[in-house]
Amino acid sequence: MSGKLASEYASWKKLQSIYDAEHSKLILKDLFAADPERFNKFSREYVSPDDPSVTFLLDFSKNLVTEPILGTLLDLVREAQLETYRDKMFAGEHINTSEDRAVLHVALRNFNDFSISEAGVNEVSGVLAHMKEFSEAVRSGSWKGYTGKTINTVVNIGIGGSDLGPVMVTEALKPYSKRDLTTHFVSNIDGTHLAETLRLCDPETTLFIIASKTFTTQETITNATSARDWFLSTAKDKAHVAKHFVALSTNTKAVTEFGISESNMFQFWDWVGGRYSLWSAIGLSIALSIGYDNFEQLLKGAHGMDKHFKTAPLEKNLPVLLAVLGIWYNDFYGAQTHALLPYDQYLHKFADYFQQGDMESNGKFVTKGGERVNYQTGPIIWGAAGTNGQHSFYQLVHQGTKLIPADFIAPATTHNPIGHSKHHRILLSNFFAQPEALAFGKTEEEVRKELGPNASEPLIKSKVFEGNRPSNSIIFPLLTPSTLGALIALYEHKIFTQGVIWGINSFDQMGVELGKVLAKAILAQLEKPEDVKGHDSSTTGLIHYYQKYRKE
Ligand SMILES: O=P(O)(O)OC[C@H]1O[C@@H](O)[C@H](O)[C@@H](O)[C@@H]1O
Repeated sequence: MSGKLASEYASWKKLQSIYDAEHSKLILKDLFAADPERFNKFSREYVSPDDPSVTFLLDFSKNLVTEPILGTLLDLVREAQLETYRDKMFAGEHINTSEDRAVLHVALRNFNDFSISEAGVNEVSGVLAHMKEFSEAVRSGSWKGYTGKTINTVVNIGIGGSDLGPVMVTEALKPYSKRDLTTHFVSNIDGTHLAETLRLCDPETTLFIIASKTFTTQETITNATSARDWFLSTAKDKAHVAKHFVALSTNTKAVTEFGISESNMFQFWDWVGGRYSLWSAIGLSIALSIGYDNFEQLLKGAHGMDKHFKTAPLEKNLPVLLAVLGIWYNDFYGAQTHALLPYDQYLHKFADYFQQGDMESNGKFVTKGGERVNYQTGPIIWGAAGTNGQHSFYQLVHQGTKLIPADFIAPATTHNPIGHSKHHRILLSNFFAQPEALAFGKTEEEVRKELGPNASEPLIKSKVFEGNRPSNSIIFPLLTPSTLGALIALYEHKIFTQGVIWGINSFDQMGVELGKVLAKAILAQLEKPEDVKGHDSSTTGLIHYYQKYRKE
């Protein structure tokens, strides 16, 4: 982000020549055989500077790197002035240049360690106190619905960053949840999402959280309006809305116009990006589900990782290490995607969450200086909870023609030790086996030996695993709120580091606008065929087909 394209850095050029000269010789089997210390050299244990119980191991030894390659990747980080830009972020400088905004999700989980001067930062603790008071009132039953009944259902209505973080975290921390307070999330404008959720709700005992930074998002406002209509069709009196609707937003005017009073609004600020907002008032559904104290543990866990990112030397800095390994595959090996593979059912939304977190942040072809990049930026993020993926897409990961770097993530201990943790041992045996199989494969010679002399040549070939497929493994003691906080912040800072190297603005999202504008124009034309104007023949044809068959 020093104003240069990443490809102009001397270290980038050096990495290209290393790749050209050496990549065919970078064979994991050989690298491990040549160095018994490889695991020790290429793994790091994270221990939170604030709480030694928040810890995990990152093993990146199964990557196609050597010490000199890693050194050159870290030179790239230095050349891109990561530390300078990191410090600018933590200081509240307006590093989101296109929107002239600070980027301060770190201020939402700052327990007085960083001094940040930006309007609103001194209001964070007040909003947290409001969230604590409100979540405790609802959870204890002292907050009553309009007929005097206790709230037993929460419906968060929001989309994108106002949905994915709360969904992912409430799922991940279910063991800490209040089981008699059900949480639902409605995001899609498809009426089915709201209708199927409302079928599960009783207006007398349901609390709606309208979560929208801007409070103008079409999906959220439409869903919120329909939810309010549904509520009022039973409750009748608009005054009852106050007991059943709260808002999380930066837009007080729009919230009050919607009919939610300021006292039922939880504020945040323009320096909180949507995809970095679960730490803000947007996390209210999390606090309601797991309790405020656990929500605070989540924030503290992230804060510990913030301190690590801010102070650890580059070669020990975990977000930096993940970032440069990603760049090595994305920009030199030509890998298109990166898989997130948690071996923990509770983390089944982790990849969905980081699809937005990563792809909306780094899916950009223009640098901050307005130049078109001549290299790849953000990878396609995808994944699913293990072991389900093994029975569907792992075939391609093992034997397909594409290189798919992957992160395997697992807890050593399960929250559900059924059968004396029999399930968990089987799960973890897969967590250990998959990266091993990917890295070391199975040679033709081994297959021949296994199948014996009568095996056909095509069968032998089809059973060969070439191996040499890279992965990271992250293992931690137990999925707790603070460990999850640290893990999320780990990936947030990884994304930040990559964005700095690529020279892009990771904090705007201009690419989502065009579709919204076109949809608005089309919405106004859907009634009559003669209104459909200004489109290509394909779009016109599709709309005409819809008009022919629609019922209402
Ligand atoms: O919270 P809001 O304002 O309703 O926005 C929701 C989402 O809206 C999308 O358009 C943005 O791309 C996301 O970044 C954002 O999270």
